[in-house]
Amino acid sequence: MFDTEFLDLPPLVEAGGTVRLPGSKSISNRVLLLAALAEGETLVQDLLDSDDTRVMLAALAQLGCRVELPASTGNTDGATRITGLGGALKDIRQAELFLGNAGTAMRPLTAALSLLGGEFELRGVPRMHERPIGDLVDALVQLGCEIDYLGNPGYPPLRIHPVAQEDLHLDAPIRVRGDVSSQFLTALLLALPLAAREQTITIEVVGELISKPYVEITLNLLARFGIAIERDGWSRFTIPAGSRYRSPGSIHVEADASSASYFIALGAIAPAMTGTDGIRIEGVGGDSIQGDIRFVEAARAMGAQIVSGPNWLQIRRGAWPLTAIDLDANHIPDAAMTLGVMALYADGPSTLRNIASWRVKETDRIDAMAAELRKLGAEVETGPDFIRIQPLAAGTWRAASIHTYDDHRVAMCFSLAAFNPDARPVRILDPKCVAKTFPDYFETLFAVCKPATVPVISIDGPTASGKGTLAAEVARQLGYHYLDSGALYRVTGLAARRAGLEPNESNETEIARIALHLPLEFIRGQVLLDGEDVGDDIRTEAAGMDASRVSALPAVRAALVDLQKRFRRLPGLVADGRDMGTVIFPDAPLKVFLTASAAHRAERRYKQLISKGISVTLDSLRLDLEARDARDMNRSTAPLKPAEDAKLLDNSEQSVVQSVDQVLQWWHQAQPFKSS
Ligand SMILES: Nc1ncnc2c1ncn2[C@@H]1O[C@H](COP(=O)(O)OP(=O)(O)O)[C@@H](O)[C@H]1O
Ligand SMILES: Nc1ccn([C@H]2C[C@H](O)[C@@H](COP(=O)(O)OP(=O)(O)O)O2)c(=O)n1
Repeated sequence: MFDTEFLDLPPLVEAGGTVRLPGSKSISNRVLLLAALAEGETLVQDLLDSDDTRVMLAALAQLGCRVELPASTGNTDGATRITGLGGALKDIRQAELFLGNAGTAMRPLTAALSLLGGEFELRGVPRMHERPIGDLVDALVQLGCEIDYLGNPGYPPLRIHPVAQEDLHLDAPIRVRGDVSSQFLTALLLALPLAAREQTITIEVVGELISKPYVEITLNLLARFGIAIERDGWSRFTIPAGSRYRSPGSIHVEADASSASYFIALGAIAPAMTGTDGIRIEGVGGDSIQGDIRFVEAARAMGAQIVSGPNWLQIRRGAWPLTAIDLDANHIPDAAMTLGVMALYADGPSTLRNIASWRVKETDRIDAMAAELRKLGAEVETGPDFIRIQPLAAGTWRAASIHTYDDHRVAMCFSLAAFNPDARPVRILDPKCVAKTFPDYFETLFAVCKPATVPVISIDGPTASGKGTLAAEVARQLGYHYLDSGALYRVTGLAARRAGLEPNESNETEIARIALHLPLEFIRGQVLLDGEDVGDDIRTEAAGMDASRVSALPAVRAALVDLQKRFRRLPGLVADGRDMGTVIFPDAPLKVFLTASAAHRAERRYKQLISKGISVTLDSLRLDLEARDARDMNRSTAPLKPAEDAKLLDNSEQSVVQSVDQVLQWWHQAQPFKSS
């Protein structure tokens, strides 16, 4: 996951390959609640691991359910094990639950806890306290439940007081509004079987029910847990007397169909990468129980070529430009946001109608989409329940810094703007908001996208000038990969020594052969040579000197070129060494040549080594360092020197923070982003 302040997507040109998507959020949280209410154990396969499921799991554990995560079950299939309450509270009768911004936890838990007869407080993040829940509370209060608003009436936080089952009024139909959010009806459907042991309960929906497919998921999953709800159209639902939650033993969570929408759109927008048949999605297919699977129809209407099987979808670009649509998107409210970005690539204005529910989601999504689409240059018109988007012609796209409103879907759908024909980069602010449903969204996207070019920042300079420190921090702040090219020469020097080879010209061919097949891995800050952590061995001054010697051998340098270039991956790279800007990445858009006086460098290295408990003298270090500078600068192949277009930075009198800020400032100045 990228937890950086922003993530810059360079212009993307093609896409292809297979993606496996995380489990559906809607299915995951419903299954968790049902498993918690059922008797006995439920094994949940492919549960989504995200912010919203974590708050649900934490709440269930607080209520006394046994929750065993995949790591603790030791299950190789990665299942989560829930031991339920069997329809009644056990020892815990009081709790204060924090539910983040998870509507799929807040609503059904409000209903279930109101019927379970304990004293509970339910809270969330500030945005959760702006998301309406009054219609659900009204329905529960009609029934005899006791619920107080702790902040604004109609919104969380809430306090639920215990009520005895016999005091509930279950004879008259329970009326609930269906035209604001179907989650209220879902909450009642999931929870009311708790009160239907002795008597049949009827729910009547007031107003036209929206988002019916989500209610279908609810009914489908209730059936899996032994509760057969009868429905009369979409206005009357009956829970038969004697209903009891029964664990199905094991249940599989389909991949999230809303998450699939970004990759379906990707296949529709991007030309297929050479050697691929477009995008293949695994984990969800045309027969999915999720309503958002009908995004497939909308994408087809816009021109995508889609074939599907039981658990897969295959998408290729068809019509181009895409065909504009005018769609009642009430049945796919979440996935329809993706259509909003696809509309930029269409042959005319597209209109998405009947989407008033967008206004009460993670943010007001109609306003948010309009504001961000306009930043890209689009003309957008909005109303209480619609949005109309004009496409963007080539030559009119702007590089925009996309505000994401703590809304995962805004972040994900705007990534698709990176395929614009004007090769403008797209900046996504607060990219970690995708953690709500798809923590590895950007990594998954990058794995199937081909960029026009991957940006590189090269940082070259003499030993102990602070290249590694600077490069690693710049990479961290930008979310870029980091190449410590010196480590490759250091490992080569070490491997040569271990093979009994003096690092000199007479062994050049042999050492180059070793370099070409280095069994080297960088894993979480560790440098592994043939699986062994050699981090400490390569950092000694002797290893630095050996590295300097092997690096003067042209055949060794040639052998390491491809390996270094392979580090250039999305979303970008910061590379430090001696020839990053001159030889390996000559097209790097920012090249820095970092220096500091020999005295400062010797002093820094001295402190660094002493702090590691390595005993050295300042004088010997300075001599070593000057000898290494001389060799690195005077060798015939790729000598240490600034690239012609490098920016020179002497950090003798600068702190690490100042050097980092300087490089980031150069980087930002070169970017085309205007407002944020
Ligand atoms: N601007 C700076 N001011 C003071 N010390 C620095 C600065 N940059 C780096 N250092 C310190 O100098 C030492 C050598 O830095 P390092 O990044 O290993 O250099 P290089 O990769 O160029 O050999 C480290 O202990 C580091 O913390
Ligand atoms: N791109 C590079 C990186 C390092 N080298 C050589 C030259 C250096 O003296 C050694 C060790 O590099 P490294 O960057 O790890 O050394 P310092 O940390 O700067 O002391 O490798 C090189 O020739 N080209």
